Amino acid sequence: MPAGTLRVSGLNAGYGRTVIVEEVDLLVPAGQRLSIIGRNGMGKTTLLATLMGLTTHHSGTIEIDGASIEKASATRRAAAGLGYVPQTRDVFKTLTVEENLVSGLKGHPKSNIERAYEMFPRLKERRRNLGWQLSGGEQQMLATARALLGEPSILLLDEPLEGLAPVICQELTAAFGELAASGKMTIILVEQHVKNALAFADEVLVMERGRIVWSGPSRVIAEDTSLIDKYVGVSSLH
Ligand SMILES: Nc1ncnc2c1ncn2[C@@H]1O[C@H](COP(=O)(O)OP(=O)(O)OP(=O)(O)O)[C@@H](O)[C@H]1O
Repeated sequence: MPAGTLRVSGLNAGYGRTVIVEEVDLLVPAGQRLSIIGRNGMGKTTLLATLMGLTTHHSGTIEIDGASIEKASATRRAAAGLGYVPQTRDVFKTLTVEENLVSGLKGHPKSNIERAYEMFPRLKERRRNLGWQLSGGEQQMLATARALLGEPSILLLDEPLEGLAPVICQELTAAFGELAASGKMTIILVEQHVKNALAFADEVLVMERGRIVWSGPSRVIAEDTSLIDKYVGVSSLH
C-alpha cells in the first residue's frame, strides 16, 4: 500500500469542552489532492488542527496507513507522516531562512534543504535574511519548505494563498501542483477561494458548522454554480 492514506471515522473534537468538529468521516487515498471549502468559521482550520493533534479530541479515530494516531502527540503524528502548514505561517522570526530550514530537518538529510531551494528559488536568494525581513509570501514559502523537509506523506495546508500577491500565489500554486503531480504525497488544502480549491483538487469537501455537508469530485461542484452558491456563495469564485 503506498504511504499517505488518511482514514477518519466519527471524529468529534474542539477546544476544551466545546465541540467544533462533529461526526467527521473521511477517506483520503494516498496521493490524492483534497480541497476543503466552506464559509468562515465553519471548522476547516479546526479540522486540520485536530488531525495534527492540536485540539481537544472527544471521540472517533484517525488513522494513517492503518495505524491509529488520535491519541498521539503532534510530534508523533509528524513522525507518522503528517506535515502541517498552519494559517499563522510558523517561521522563527529571529532566525535566518537557512537556520529556519535546518531547524525543520529533524534528522532528515541536509540535502533536503537544496531540494527546498530548487522548489523555492526565492528562499535561496534570501537564505541569509531573518524571518521577520521576509514578505508574507516568502514566509509562506519558508513555512511550506520547512514542512516538506520532514518528508511528510500527508501535507495539510491551511489557506496558504491568503493575502498574498498574485505573482507569489502563482509561484506557490505551481509548487503545490509539482508536489501533487509527483504522486508521492497526499495533499489536503483548506482554501477560501473556490476557484483555486477546485483547480487544485481531485476531490472536494464542504464544511458547515463543523460537519461535512457535501463531498465529491471537484468537476461536479465546478459545473454546478447552485452548489457553490448554496455552500460558499458565488462571490467566492472571484
Ligand atoms: N482557539 C479557539 N478556542 C475556541 N474556539 C475557537 C478557537 N479557534 C476557533 N474557534 C471557533 O471554532 C469555530 C470554527 O473556527 P475555524 O477557525 O475552525 O473555522 P474556519 O472554517 O477555518 O474559518 P476561517 O475560514 O475563518 O479560518 C468558530 O466558531 C471559532 O470561533
